[in-house]
Amino acid sequence: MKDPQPQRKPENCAFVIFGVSGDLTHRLVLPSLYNLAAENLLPEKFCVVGAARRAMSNDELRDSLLKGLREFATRPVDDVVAHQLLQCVTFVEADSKDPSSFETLKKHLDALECSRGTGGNRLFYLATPPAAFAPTARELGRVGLMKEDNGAWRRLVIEKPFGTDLASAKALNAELLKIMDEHQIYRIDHYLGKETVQNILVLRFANGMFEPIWNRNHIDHIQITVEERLGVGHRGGFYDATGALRDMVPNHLFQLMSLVAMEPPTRFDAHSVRSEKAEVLSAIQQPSEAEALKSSVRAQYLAGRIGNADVPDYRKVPDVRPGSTTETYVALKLMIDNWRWAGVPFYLRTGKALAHKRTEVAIKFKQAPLSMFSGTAVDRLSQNFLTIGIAPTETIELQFNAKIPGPSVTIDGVEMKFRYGDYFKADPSTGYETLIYDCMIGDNILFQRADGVEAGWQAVQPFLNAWKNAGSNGIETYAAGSDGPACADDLLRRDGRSWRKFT
Ligand SMILES: NC(=O)C1=CN([C@@H]2O[C@H](COP(=O)(O)OP(=O)(O)OC[C@H]3O[C@@H](n4cnc5c(N)ncnc54)[C@H](OP(=O)(O)O)[C@@H]3O)[C@@H](O)[C@H]2O)C=CC1
Ligand SMILES: O=C1O[C@H](COP(=O)(O)O)[C@@H](O)[C@H](O)[C@H]1O
Repeated sequence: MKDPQPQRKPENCAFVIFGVSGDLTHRLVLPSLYNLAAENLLPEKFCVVGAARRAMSNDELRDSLLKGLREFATRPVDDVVAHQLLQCVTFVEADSKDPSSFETLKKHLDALECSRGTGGNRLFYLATPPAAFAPTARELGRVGLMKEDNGAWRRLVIEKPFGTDLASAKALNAELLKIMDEHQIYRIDHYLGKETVQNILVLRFANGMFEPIWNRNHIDHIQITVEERLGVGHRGGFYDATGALRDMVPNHLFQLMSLVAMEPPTRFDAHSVRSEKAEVLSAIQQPSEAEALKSSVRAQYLAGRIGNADVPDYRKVPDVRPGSTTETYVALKLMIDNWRWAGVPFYLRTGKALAHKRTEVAIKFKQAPLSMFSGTAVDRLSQNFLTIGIAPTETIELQFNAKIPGPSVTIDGVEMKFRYGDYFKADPSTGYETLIYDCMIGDNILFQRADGVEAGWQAVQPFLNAWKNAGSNGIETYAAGSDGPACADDLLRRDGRSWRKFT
């Protein structure tokens, strides 16, 4: 087992969280700050300012955050570390509809920075509903809080969803870029905080053996799967207006797809990596309406059983509209119009309330020519998949064929499996630590750039349009706790292929 490399401390700064009373702050942001504190990776001088519309005292906020930390921390909570962190937290009331509250926030920050000596560096984290992203940014701009001067930096972290379609994503980018520079914007996608996702770049570009075969000459097709056992839970209102495609594909699945499909960047820096990612997403073929309908599947879960729990129909989730036709499962076949990937389908699927939790990228290599073994018992060779497992376990697995010991030549599919946990020692994390840390040190390689976000929406827009124009009748269904709708299997069967089974 190997320990992770030591990291440097970020510069002193103030960390402002809008939406401090919300779920994201309690479940992920604060536990991540706690993990950074436990690893001595917060700035020497640091303060957290929590903002929300509903007033509360500093102590009320600290109590609520501590409760959240006890519930959601990924490791045992050390009272001393937690206390030190919470003593850095203060509350301020802020509402973008009340301009004076942003003047108050500014004064609060100025005073705090003097007393704590944190200097003028400020990170603003928008953990609010998306409707508040632009109004909050506008207010920050209006009172001068995004202005970088005297060497101090000002950064804005913006949560997902970044828009609901191409037009709204473009409008939000345009709005933000009127207020600040691109280098100040950190569009977060928590998939980029996952170690195995970051490792896709290392696997491809730090090893000489994969790149020569990473193309249409050797790869038959690629499958990207994000299956969840969880249903929609308490997020019925948000989810019903969003659906599986918008919730997962232009962001998380496209992060995986772009890392797997991008050209090698000339340098390992934010500009080169993000340019190549945006480039490959913009090369995704735009299907006609008829093609989009043929190469997509949308389905909704019906009642079923997951483990020991009975799961009701999606339509019975609180805040879901009666008769809703929102998809809880989507599968797409996408083609990339470039030299490397011409003719290689990328099959993507994601859904809720399925039998397994599984996130993986499976690269299927072309079959060996069968002539040597044809007519014998071994003429059906097993498939050669290279699989990058992201959840539930972090793995890299290669399936290949081997001879079964014995006098006759019989062949079986076997696998070599590398498990991260067996080799590297790392404390359990939320995945947000890396992203928050990177933002504090000013490294935006793991954040999305405006063109990347827009390229993602552009690629899914033909499907959204086709579905809308086709009307919302006739959504396919699947039972909760199953492997998904049968029509998702047909999508590949038509091409003579099949999804990789859960192992
Ligand atoms: N929860 C999660 O696991 C994830 C959440 N996200 C994203 O994070 C963001 C926050 O989600 P979540 O914490 O779940 O949401 P919650 O509804 O739990 O919390 C929202 C927070 O924002 C404040 N708020 C609500 N409306 C406004 C407004 N108009 N202006 C300013 N503040 C407002 C609320 O406090 P008050 O009403 O007092 O102002 C509250 O503190 C969303 O954009 C979501 O999509 C992304 C990934 C995962
Ligand atoms: O952003 C989201 O992601 C989660 C899935 O994240 P994972 O890390 O557990 O794979 C998903 O459940 C949620 O609907 C979506 O908004």
